[in-house]
Amino acid sequence: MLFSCIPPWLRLLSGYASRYRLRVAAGIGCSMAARVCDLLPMALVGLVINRMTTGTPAASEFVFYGLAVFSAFGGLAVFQSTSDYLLATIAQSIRHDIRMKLFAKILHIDTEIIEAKSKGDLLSVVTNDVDVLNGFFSETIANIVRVVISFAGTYGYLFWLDYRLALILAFPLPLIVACMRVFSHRIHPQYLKSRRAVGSFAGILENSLQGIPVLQAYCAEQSEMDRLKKESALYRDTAVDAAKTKRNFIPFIYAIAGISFGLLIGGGGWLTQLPGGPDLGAYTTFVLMGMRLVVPIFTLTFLINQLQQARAATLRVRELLSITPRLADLPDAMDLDDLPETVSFEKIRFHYPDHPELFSDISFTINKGEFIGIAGPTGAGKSSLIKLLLRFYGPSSGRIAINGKNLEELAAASFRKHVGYVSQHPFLFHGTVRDNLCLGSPKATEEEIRQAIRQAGIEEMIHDLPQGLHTILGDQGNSLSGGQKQRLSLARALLRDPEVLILDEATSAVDPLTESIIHTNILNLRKNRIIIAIAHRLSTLTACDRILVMARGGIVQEGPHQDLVAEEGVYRSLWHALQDAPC
Ligand SMILES: Nc1ncnc2c1ncn2[C@@H]1O[C@H](COP(=O)(O)OP(=O)(O)OP(=O)(O)O)[C@@H](O)[C@H]1O
Repeated sequence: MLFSCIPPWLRLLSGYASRYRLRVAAGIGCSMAARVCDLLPMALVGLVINRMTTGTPAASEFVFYGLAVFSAFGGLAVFQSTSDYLLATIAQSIRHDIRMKLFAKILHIDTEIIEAKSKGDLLSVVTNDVDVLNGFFSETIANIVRVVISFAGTYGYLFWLDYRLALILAFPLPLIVACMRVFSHRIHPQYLKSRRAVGSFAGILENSLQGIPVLQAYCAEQSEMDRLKKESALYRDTAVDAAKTKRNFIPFIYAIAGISFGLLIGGGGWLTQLPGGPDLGAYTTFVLMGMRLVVPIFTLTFLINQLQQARAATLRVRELLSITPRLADLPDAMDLDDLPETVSFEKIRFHYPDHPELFSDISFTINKGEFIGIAGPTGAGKSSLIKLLLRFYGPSSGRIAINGKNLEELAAASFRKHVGYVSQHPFLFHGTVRDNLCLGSPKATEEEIRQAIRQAGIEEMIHDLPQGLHTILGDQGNSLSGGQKQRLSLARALLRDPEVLILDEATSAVDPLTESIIHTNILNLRKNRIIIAIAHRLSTLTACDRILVMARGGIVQEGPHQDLVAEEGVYRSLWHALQDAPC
């Protein structure tokens, strides 16, 4: 019942905190104890004044009060530091947990969704928004405890001390509650907008950083600056709007606190003069503690700010976590028990989201031992066909079957572990050459690594690197040439010793001599494997058993190179265009 009253964003955060509930309870407990120790000296001041105005206290009583105040400060030091430490370490652990959960989610989201999202925005959720949540756990919780305990503790004690003065002090409080509601209502959408603006800015920044050489080459630095300036200004403006809302709220708080305190000093002082009114000690304690009561009221502005920022950040985290991958494994997904022997596309239709149909009816089968080429003009859909096979995207109708089993009913990893894939734009990770090679084969032996390097023709290249296999490649392997990157990616695929080898323009940036050596090596591997190679340089496909020729809409021709060259059609046109092309 109580749980259902908690807003969903707080429920999500409390779910993460529940793993550390004992430490959270200890942190909050210490914070409460610290607040008690903080307030104790002021209560003691009232007692001392009363003792002095009503008699002649002995020296030992002053020693007692002195020691009590000292102990209260000692307690404050111990409890406050313990509470800060506990809450800060819990916040770090929760930040780590949320980050890992987000990253795991991103790693398993459909390629289709990832390709449509801004990488910088994703990055900003995993870093900036999660950092805001770290602040929530390390500071906001402690502040809430501080405000609640200071307020409830102080007011409770004051009420017990003299209810008349307490009522005077509390008179304007309902106004504060009303103000808080208005403030919180106004500032939430501004913070949400501001968090989104951070994400959008990060998206453009990430994109610009990757394209700096292109920007420089095209002298487009200024236009890029303008684009970034626009996004940064949007972020600035939303943050300024939030600051304005806060500025408008603060005078109200000051006014209400002023009314409260003025009433206490004036009205309370007058009451103290009346017969049977509060004594001087109580009045002094009220004045001192009343100041302390005002502090939490001011802290409220800051607190609502923090809460609304955390709320906006949690909404973005929740948005990302709630993405349901369309192509995720079914709950009863089967494993592909046998090695892949046949790959069939059966009446496949496909379109990218919000795009016209790319394939209307594609059917073909590839058997073990076959080396299949895919050719066709740019944009015909060759790479898209492979993306379907790797289940990065799903067909709109028809089915892809591996050994007769529907790919969508299989656990994706049970098929992918048999695949070696060299994509059209090879991607290398920050790390050593060896790390990159062993990405899909962490248990590869030195001999296996050497063999893959040999087959991909990169022995000399690795030999020339300063630390050989242990040379660190920068971001995306930028220290290598395009052809070197391609061959390294090929070696990575070959190292898996895959039953299905997919080469999407895998050697397009390699010189013809090296390319022909690599292709001879690959041809020697065809036994017991399915090899699919996409190429524009048709000379690399001449040894294929069959070539599927694609044009927009589907497969328009199919057969070995000699037959395709002999017949009228797309393939012959492409072949002749290549032969006639000026060298
Ligand atoms: N993620 C995507 N979203 C929308 N459309 C896409 C996406 N990826 C590719 N396309 C479009 O699908 C069509 C086929 O692209 P694909 O990359 O499969 O062609 P291709 O035959 O491999 O081309 P190339 O020979 O130039 O590599 C193109 O018109 C392309 O613009």
